[in-house]
Amino acid sequence: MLAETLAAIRPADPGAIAAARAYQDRLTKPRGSLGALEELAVRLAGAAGTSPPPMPEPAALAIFAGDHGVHTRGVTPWPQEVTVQMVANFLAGGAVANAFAAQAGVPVTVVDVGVAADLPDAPGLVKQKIAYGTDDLSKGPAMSVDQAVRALEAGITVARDLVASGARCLITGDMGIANTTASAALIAVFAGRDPAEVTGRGTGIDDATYQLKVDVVRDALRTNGLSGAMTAPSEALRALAAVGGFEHAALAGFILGGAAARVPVILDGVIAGAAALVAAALDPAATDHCVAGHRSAEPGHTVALDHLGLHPLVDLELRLGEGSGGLLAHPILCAAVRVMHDVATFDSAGVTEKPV
Ligand SMILES: O=C(O)c1ccc[n+]([C@@H]2O[C@H](COP(=O)([O-])O)[C@@H](O)[C@H]2O)c1
Ligand SMILES: Cc1cc2nc[nH]c2cc1C
Repeated sequence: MLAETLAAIRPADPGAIAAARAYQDRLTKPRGSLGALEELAVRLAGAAGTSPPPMPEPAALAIFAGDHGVHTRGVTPWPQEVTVQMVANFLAGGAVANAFAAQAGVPVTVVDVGVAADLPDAPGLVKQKIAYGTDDLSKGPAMSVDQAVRALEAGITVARDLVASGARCLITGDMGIANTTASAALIAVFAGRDPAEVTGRGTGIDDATYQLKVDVVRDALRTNGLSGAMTAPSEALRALAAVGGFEHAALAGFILGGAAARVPVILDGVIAGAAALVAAALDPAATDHCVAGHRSAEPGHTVALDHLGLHPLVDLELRLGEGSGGLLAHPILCAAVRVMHDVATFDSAGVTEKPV
């Protein structure tokens, strides 16, 4: 399924990009006056292969949840059981993601790809558990390559199912206590950066814990024999298995699945950024279908977005995850595309253009 999905991904269409850019200039507004929204609409046209691009609605949020063996190293102040407790909170509608999703009119799906407990069946819960949490990435591979592929395929399946039910925009969400450590390790590997440059304070840690966290990321890279920027697809799978989480792998699959369906994928924060680096290493064209919803406060997120060449739409110092930043960005995507559907041209409205 992974190979089939990768084979289906098409890069942005230069003809649609050129047509969208030319059309932007005919709309009744000074050229360039919508700033980054114009480029956003042009990118979406390229990704869809048609200008104007289709409206990116309805959207759907998928929150991928997993636990992390590296939790035992003390990289986060939160107990591991908060992951499963927050999954219950998402399903009950009580989390920030639910509030933002209600505001944006976006349905929420929660996917268990690796939480360390069994969950009862519930509406909105998709059970795709690969294992009860990863192994400690600082002691050896977090998971096997086979598990990484199965988690990727779980993400592809969720993307396919949401698109089959009518979603025309996918939003990434994540939940996993300790997952900013795995994110930092992935970003260090895929962007070829030193762990100190890409490790952040996650949910909030003191200076001593921060130092420990950087050392844990360093241990992870050394123990797993990872260094330099990984780009070849076979290396990418090994690196993902070595230092990723099940939610990172599933999110990478979700991105690839959206890209294959030519449906835009709004990336949330640092966990999605790390997953997008994995997806890009498997197929660089996947990035053409991604929009950076926001810039997280985690330093590794900025590194990941720079490496991907993506510009965040919202910059509010959020560091929550769950898809919160992606949800805030969705109305911005809709507005950018609606301009291309609704706004009159100088010709049609009889508005005089500025002399050249
Ligand atoms: O989205 C982000 O950029 C982000 C930044 C910091 C923390 N988080 C969330 O907080 C959890 C991980 O934080 P930590 O400190 O336990 O590694 C996990 O559930 C993430 O969704 C998310
Ligand atoms: C309470 C809480 C909510 C979260 N949502 C995403 N990550 C989280 C981490 C914690 C600790």
